[in-house]
Amino acid sequence: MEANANHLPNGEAAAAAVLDSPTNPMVTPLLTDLYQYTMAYAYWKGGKHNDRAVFDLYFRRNPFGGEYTIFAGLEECIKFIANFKMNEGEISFIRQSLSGSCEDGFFDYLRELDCSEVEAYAIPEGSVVFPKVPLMRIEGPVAVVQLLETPLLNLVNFASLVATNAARHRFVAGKSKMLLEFGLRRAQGPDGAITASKYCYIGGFDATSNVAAGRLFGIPLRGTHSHAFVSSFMSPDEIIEKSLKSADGSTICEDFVSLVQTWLNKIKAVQWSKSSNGDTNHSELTAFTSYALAFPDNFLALVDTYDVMRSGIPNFCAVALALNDLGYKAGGIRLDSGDLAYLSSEARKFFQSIEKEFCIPGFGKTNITASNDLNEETLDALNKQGHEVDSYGIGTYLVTCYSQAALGCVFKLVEINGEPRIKLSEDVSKVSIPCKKRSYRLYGKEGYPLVDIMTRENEPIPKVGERILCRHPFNESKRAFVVPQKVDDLLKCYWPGTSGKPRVELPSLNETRERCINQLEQMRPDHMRRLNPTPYKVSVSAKLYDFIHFLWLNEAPVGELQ
Ligand SMILES: Nc1ncnc2c1ncn2[C@@H]1O[C@H](COP(=O)(O)OP(=O)(O)OP(=O)(O)O)[C@@H](O)[C@H]1O
Ligand SMILES: O=P(O)(O)OC[C@H]1O[C@H](OP(=O)(O)OP(=O)(O)O)[C@H](O)[C@@H]1O
Ligand SMILES: O=C(O)c1cccnc1
Ligand SMILES: [Mg+2]
Repeated sequence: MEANANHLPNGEAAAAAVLDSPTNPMVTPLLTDLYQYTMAYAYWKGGKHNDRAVFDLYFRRNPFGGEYTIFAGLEECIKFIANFKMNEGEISFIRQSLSGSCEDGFFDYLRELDCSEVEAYAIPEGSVVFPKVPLMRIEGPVAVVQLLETPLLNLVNFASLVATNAARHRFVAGKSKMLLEFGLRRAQGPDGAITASKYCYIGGFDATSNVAAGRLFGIPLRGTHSHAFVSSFMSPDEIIEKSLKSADGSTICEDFVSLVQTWLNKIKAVQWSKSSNGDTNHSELTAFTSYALAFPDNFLALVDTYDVMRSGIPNFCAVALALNDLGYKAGGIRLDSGDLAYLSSEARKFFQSIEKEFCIPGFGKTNITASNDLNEETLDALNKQGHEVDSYGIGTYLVTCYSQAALGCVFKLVEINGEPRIKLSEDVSKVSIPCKKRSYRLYGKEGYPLVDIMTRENEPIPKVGERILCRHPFNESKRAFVVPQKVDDLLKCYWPGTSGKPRVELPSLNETRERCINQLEQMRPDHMRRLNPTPYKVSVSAKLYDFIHFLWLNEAPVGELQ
């Protein structure tokens, strides 16, 4: 991004200097909707551009039929705000794009524009969040905050959706499984892919195959090999360099290819399936041997190119046992087609019988990775059937968020110059909650979060052990008293503008991932289950409830029946 922290006035330069630009250089002040600039001009023309506005960024419904969402994308938003500055090229493009009647003074105004007077409050990234509760509250001169609307929504919507998708996959897979994100080839373009890799990691994946994401964010990289590698080999003669040093470097096996063949013969002698003539595919064996010669300490084999049980598994075992003679431990197999429950179970039995037959401790536990169009449903089906998969490689359904295209976060004005504002709608779920607010998470006796409550800015903070009335924001009859055992103040100050408030540092990616995993573990199980989960309660204080309904009546015109 061309924005330069040195252009920021006074104290803000120091604050901005420590924050890099957003990851994607396309995230500039032009990455917004045209109407933000036309409105900015109209605000400026009317002398209203510096009116102090407060906007809430929130979503209305949890995705994927669930009752929770992971908030993600905050770090990129704050980096965007910190570096918000237009260069001459951008200003001249806006000049060309707006009407010729726009006055020059507006472009001088844009030249000076930055976010030094903007304050950004947010729930920490990686938190479990719920509908209607502001994920971010942005305050500042109305024109500039308006320009931020679209990029902030863009940075939060997909990030939160895909992090939630990842968390849901983790929930079904279980804690002990290794989850690998394999979506780069199927993602919606380069940004879709990089974004998915980053936020799937936050949502609980362990690693990605996406090398660029590994470099950008330090996410662990993992991978196996493809069918092309296996089918590119024709015959054992292709292997010219056959020698392999033992793991401790003390000996050299001059003909690793023959050692593999010897092991295959031994396996055949004791294991062989009656339904086969005993021959495995030679080109596959060559491919596996070749891969082992290249990566003896991390030998992985994709075993489904020809026939998993009659060829892939015995071939893998022959190479793995040859490696074992030289002190290496094989990395494992990948299954990429067929019935993954059945094949993983059969493969496990085969490994266990090899362990027993040849006295190779631990061989029965050889890692089994599964891939092939996996999603929440297939993981759930595998669990129900029983399987022996240790790791999952998941691409298309995960990164494209196949079962829900967008989260639907919105950015709504809730106050201007100290005056609360409301957006009405025929659809009650779309009525905005007015006022500059504070939000809290209240925890119950068992340590679970019980309810989120929004209050007006100047109301007293809910206190541990003190009873507080929590009201549904729109449904009069839904209300409950809560005596919280713990209270979390949800909104933290990430960009203080000129308020003089301390700025919360952005955590590392791993800290954000840990926050996400810990918060998910703290949730009451009935909110988390896949089928008919219990909705988590989101409420407002009695004062805010009364005010919403006062403002609603005030703003809604009274109809006349004829
Ligand atoms: N035991 C299982 N229970 C439920 N779904 C499974 C199970 N095993 C695999 N699947 C899923 O079933 C689908 C099988 O895909 P598909 O019908 O395309 O066949 P395939 O195994 O890829 O075969 P081919 O290689 O011939 O295309 C995949 O989405 C996979 O994740
Ligand atoms: O299935 P996904 O969840 O998207 O995971 C990634 C897939 O990408 C690779 O093969 P690719 O799909 O390119 O080819 P294939 O389907 O013929 O194996 C890999 O073998 C997986 O199947
Ligand atoms: O490393 C793998 O096995 C891999 C990577 C991307 C897509 N499919 C598989
Ligand atoms: Mg595929």
